[in-house]
Amino acid sequence: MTRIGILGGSFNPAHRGHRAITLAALRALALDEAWWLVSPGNPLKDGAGDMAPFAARLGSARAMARRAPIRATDIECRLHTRYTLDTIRKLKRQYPKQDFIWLMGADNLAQFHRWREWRKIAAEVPIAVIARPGYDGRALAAPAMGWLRRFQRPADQAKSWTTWRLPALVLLRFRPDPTSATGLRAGDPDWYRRFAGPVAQPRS
Ligand SMILES: Nc1ncnc2c1ncn2[C@@H]1O[C@H](COP(=O)(O)OP(=O)(O)OP(=O)(O)O)[C@@H](O)[C@H]1O
Ligand SMILES: O=C(O)c1ccc[n+]([C@@H]2O[C@H](COP(=O)([O-])O)[C@@H](O)[C@H]2O)c1
Repeated sequence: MTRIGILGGSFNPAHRGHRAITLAALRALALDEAWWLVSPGNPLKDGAGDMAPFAARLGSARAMARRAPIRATDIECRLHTRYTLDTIRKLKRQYPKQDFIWLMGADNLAQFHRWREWRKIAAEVPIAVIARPGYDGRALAAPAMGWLRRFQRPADQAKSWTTWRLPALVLLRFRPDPTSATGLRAGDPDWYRRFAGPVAQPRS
């Protein structure tokens, strides 16, 4: 079985924080590869005015993943999924020889209770939450943690994730990286113009 970490995101744009946490997670979880799932549209960010075109976000992710065991993908476009539960279920069916673990930053955990059928997501794959400057307190106090806490596994056993009974959650702490796409957009609102190349567009 191949061990795959999945980082779903808007990647609006991809940045060195994504790369840093993914490289650290590859080591901490003994992953063979990480897949970045560039979202066709985060269901909670519908209508966000500053969401760049999909092709530019995927292009930025491919550039940021270069020369690392990270694959920046348009899988959710090809699977026609937007909700994470649907994506994970289809991925597991389509790739039966892969073990998947879902990666997310602490800011995503703080919102996790708003994701569709989030408890079922936790029943499908183990979840690794990565500390993020400014969000760790909120994440630990997150509504979803009220339920997930009882399924928490020690970080020093993180490499054993393929053997865990689900649900399972592990909190990982790497060198903190303060980079955010929000900060980058504020400094360079036209960033997506640099990625106007011929990258696949999502099918609707
Ligand atoms: N610096 C970071 N430290 C830890 N996790 C991060 C960091 N940057 C992004 N992530 C995580 O990567 C995933 C995808 O993030 P996303 O593409 O939304 O970037 P972002 O910087 O959070 O964007 P935005 O500022 O627009 O919300 C999420 O799980 C997010 O928590
Ligand atoms: O499934 C859901 O209801 C859901 C709600 C909000 C976010 N997500 C997923 O969370 C991941 C992170 O999104 P983002 O925009 O915070 O980078 C991305 O894969 C989204 O599809 C999923």
